Amino acid sequence: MNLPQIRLENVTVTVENRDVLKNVSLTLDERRIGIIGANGAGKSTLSRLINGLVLPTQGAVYVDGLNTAKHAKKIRRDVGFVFQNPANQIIMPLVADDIAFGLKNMGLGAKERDARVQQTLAQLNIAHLADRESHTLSGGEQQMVALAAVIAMQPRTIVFDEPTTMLDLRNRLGFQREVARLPQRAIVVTHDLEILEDFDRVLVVTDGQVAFDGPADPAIAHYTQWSRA
Ligand SMILES: Nc1ncnc2c1ncn2[C@@H]1O[C@H](COP(=O)(O)OP(=O)(O)OP(=O)(O)O)[C@@H](O)[C@H]1O
Repeated sequence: MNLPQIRLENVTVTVENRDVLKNVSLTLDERRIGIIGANGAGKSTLSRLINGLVLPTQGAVYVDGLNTAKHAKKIRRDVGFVFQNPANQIIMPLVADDIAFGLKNMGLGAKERDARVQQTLAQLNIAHLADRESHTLSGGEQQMVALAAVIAMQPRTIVFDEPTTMLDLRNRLGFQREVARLPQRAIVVTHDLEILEDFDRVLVVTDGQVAFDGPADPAIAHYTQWSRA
């Protein structure tokens, strides 16, 4: 899969007169990218810039050369976002319909939608949830459904904001296995450092800036040392 380049150029995000991100410049080309750091450091904000959910106050973000401030609709088709709270994402009363919803918006016909829904549910080992009512699912089951809805749309980049917080060990290991297998780029914001094991690159965000940028092991060591200080 040809992965789009993501570029942040001198990005500052100001919220209520406070710089939540400060002059961040990055080029992201790798397939597995982690974002770690303390609570409130700016990780979610950084991840939301990538599909135009948050726009820079200063500077610009480009996905495959397209500015997120100008091409948000097109970029959102190519950059899927899995929210921390799946309730923000699940729309339809039935699980299979929820996964089909995004596919319908993409213009897929009923037959292809059904096939993709079944295929994605099976891939994530949640075929047994297909006919369940979304609101009766446990938090972890909802998180898996939200993940399935994004994977079904086959975007070339998937951004995950703390995807494992509600998952039990089995689903967490399942998540890790799925992310390893995805042909897409995965950008994962997490406090769960173990899932970053095989990642190509990890960004450590501290106080609105990227304090460390490198392979997973030294990045985790940097963050651990910073946290202990
Ligand atoms: N829309 C907003 N309105 C007000 N403050 C905001 C908004 N978005 C972010 N912030 C503030 O910006 C800072 C960074 O938030 P962000 O959610 O990016 O942090 P985070 O690193 O993801 O934290 P956590 O690990 O706790 O999820 C926080 O202080 C947060 O309160």
